[in-house]
Amino acid sequence: MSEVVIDNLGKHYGAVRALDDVSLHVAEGEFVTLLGPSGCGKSTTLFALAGLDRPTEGTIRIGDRVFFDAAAGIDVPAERRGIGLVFQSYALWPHMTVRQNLAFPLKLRKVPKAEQAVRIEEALALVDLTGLGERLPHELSGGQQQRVALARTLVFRPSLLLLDEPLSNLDAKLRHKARDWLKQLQRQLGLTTLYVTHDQEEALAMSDRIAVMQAGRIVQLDTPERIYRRPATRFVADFIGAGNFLPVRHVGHDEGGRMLVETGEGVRLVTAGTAPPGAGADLAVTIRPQHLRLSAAPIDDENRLTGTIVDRTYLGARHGYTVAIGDQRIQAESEQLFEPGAVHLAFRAEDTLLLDG
Ligand SMILES: Nc1ncnc2c1ncn2[C@@H]1O[C@H](COP(=O)(O)OP(=O)(O)OP(=O)(O)O)[C@@H](O)[C@H]1O
Repeated sequence: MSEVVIDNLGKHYGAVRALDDVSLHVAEGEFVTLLGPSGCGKSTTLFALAGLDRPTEGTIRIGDRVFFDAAAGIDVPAERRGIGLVFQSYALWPHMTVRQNLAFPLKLRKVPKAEQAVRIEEALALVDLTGLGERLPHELSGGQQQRVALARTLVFRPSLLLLDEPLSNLDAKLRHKARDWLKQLQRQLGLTTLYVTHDQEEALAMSDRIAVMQAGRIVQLDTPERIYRRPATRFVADFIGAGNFLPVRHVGHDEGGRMLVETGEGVRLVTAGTAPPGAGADLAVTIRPQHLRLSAAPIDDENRLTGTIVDRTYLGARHGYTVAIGDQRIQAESEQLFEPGAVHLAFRAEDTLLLDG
């Protein structure tokens, strides 16, 4: 039983609200990522779960055990929570071999010697380090050290795995490999996992659900696909890399009931979806750079804009363009090479999203 139920968690440091009414339910075996910019409260949430930081308000339950309840004065100490926490810094004991590092948490838990040996071999096999048990940490690569850190947590069979930016010390290529490997291992073990990152690509690739945090609050909790395609707010859209925000005004609907908006230059556009609840007439249309089609000649499409290419970047398979439309600058991408100057742009209504302006 390792479902995680966090309700109305709050933490303040004087006037700073590090956590503000955070509620999050994670199903058994689920992989949930806390995603957000520096200082939004990701680590504070993990530390509260691990029992390393005492929240000011709220409750934390894992399975049928209440670990924290501010009102009832319940606060189970970290060592009795059975939660595995892996940090960005590996924090291995430098003078101990890999095997001794792994034995440490088992000794603390008074696991008999014979069983320790079995569990250590098991954990080393899980992280593909069989045969390296006698090495010292400095005799291992960064990626291998990170896997030892993970094995040291898996060895005591935690009910919940907490990972705080565990891959951020690895170089880009290794990071990619480690991310696939880690996700596979998590699935294989069926471990309920909370993962912290500020890397949106990592979050999209690994998670069953993502909780986007802003200033101590969860602002959207959704599947990676919905976070990417239907960000709830401009902050989420911006953070997930939605690209362009074009200010528009709502002017009506077409015969099909789709929303009609108008740019500052008076160009009418058809958009998909609806404006967010409570939004006024001032809205923003978001369009990803790869969804804009560029052409030297006018394009026959329901959504057309004209602009001026003011900058070009070589992206490998594609070119990136900065296009001035009135006093707005937007980003576009194309396989085709265009010279600076006038350009026509088109996009499909279904590739747009309306957000509060
Ligand atoms: N001991 C402390 N005293 C005062 N403020 C603190 C303390 N610890 C954290 N904070 C504040 O609480 C907020 C949340 O911090 P937290 O470490 O959870 O952010 P984070 O999202 O994990 O950021 P990062 O990605 O940089 O690690 C921040 O505004 C931070 O400055």
